[in-house]
This record gives sequence, structure tokens and C-alpha cells, in this order.
Amino acid sequence: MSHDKIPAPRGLDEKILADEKYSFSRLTYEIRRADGRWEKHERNLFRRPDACVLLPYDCARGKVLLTRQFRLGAFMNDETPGLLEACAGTLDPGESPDACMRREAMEEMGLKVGELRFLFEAFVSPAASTEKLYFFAAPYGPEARVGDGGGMEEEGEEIEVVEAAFVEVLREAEAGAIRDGKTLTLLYWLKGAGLMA
Ligand SMILES: Nc1nc2c(ncn2[C@@H]2O[C@H](COP(=O)(O)OP(=O)(O)O[C@H]3O[C@H](CO)[C@@H](O)[C@H](O)[C@@H]3O)[C@@H](O)[C@H]2O)c(=O)[nH]1
Ligand SMILES: [Mg+2]
Repeated sequence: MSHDKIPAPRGLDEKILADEKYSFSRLTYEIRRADGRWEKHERNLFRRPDACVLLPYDCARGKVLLTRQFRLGAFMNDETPGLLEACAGTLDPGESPDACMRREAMEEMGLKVGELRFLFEAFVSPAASTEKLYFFAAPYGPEARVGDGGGMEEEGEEIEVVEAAFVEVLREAEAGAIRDGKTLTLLYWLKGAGLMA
């Protein structure tokens, strides 16, 4: 598979339309088509920091840990009131994905992560956002649940921690009841890894 057939765009120009916590821009640039023509494009781009996501799994008890919270994008699409997701969070400036993942696991789930396995990285919504996501899995046991989690009050977070049987969660995924991409990716990774026999 060749990854380098498409040349970089030329004449990139970025205008910031909004710059609150993260910025939203309008970009103009030219893309070279396969026939050699340069074609002008205009697109909007959400500049979000990279983020990390974790699926903790307990082989002995056959459980996984997830979270549930209000998510604006899901609500504005189809009025989803609360989305069941794997714990995720954005990297602070200069923070490594590993350190971020440990911090977020404690903040959101009260989980003290021991062994942490990096799986792969992937773009979340590459046409519209710069965000790249680092995927992790971690074995855990009940003794690692040292706090309540819940998220950062000052950031407006109110996160429910959900511990559930993996077979049940997979059944829900297969029935279409789990509707978050990063979470489905991790659940099917865990199924494929054969660790939850
Ligand atoms: N005040 C304010 N707060 C904001 C703003 N934008 C985001 N926040 C808050 O900042 C916090 C960031 O929390 P993190 O745990 O670091 O990130 P996340 O929201 O969990 O993001 C991850 O999961 C999302 C849901 O799938 C992903 O969309 C996202 O890309 C990332 O992977 C959240 O409470 C969010 O509501 C803003 O403009 N203003
Ligand atoms: Mg989060």
C-alpha cells in the first residue's frame, strides 16, 4: 500500500473563526488532482488536542469499566441523553499519552492504572478535526478502584462509572446500543485478543 501518492496541498491559508478552549478555522488551499490540475478547496477545521482512551478489563471477574456522561455532539444529533463510552481525555500541553491516560483514569473512574498497554493511534474525524486518539487497554482488579471518579467538577464534568460484564457489553454492542466509535473499537479489540475467555 502506498501512502505517498497524494502531494501536500499548496498555498495553505488559515483564518481562525473562533478561539475559545479550542479553535475553529476556515482554510483555503489547493490540492493536486490525479490528472495534475491544482484545485482550490475551502474547508472548516476544528483544531482539537490529541487525546487518549482506555478500556480496563478484569479477566478474573469478566468485567470492563466504562463511563457515561452527557455529550453535546450525540445529543444534537439524535437527542442521546447520556453516552456510554470508554474513559477518554485530552492531553495537556507537553503531557505524554501514557501520563494523560493514567491521570484521566483516576479523574474519571477513580482507577489506579498499573500495567498499561498502548494499542494503536487513529484519527477520530480526519476530514474535520486535527485530533488523534491514542488507544490503550489495561488489566485491573477491584483493588485498583481507589476513588469515586466522576471527573473534574471545575470543568463541568459529571461522569458515571459503569462496571459491567464484558459479555453483556458485547451483546449491547451487537444490538447497536453502544454508539461511540472509540469504545466499539476497544471492545472488539478485547474480543479479538481472546483475553476474556
Ligand atoms: N468551559 C469549556 N469547557 C469545555 C469546552 N470544550 C470542552 N470543554 C470541557 O473540557 C473537558 C475536557 O475533558 P477531557 O476528559 O479532557 O476530554 P473529553 O471531553 O473526554 O474528550 C474525549 O472524548 C470525547 C468524546 O468521545 C471526544 O469527542 C474527544 O475527542 C476526546 O476523545 C470536558 O469536560 C469538556 O466538557 C469549552 O469550550 N469550554
Ligand atoms: Mg473525558
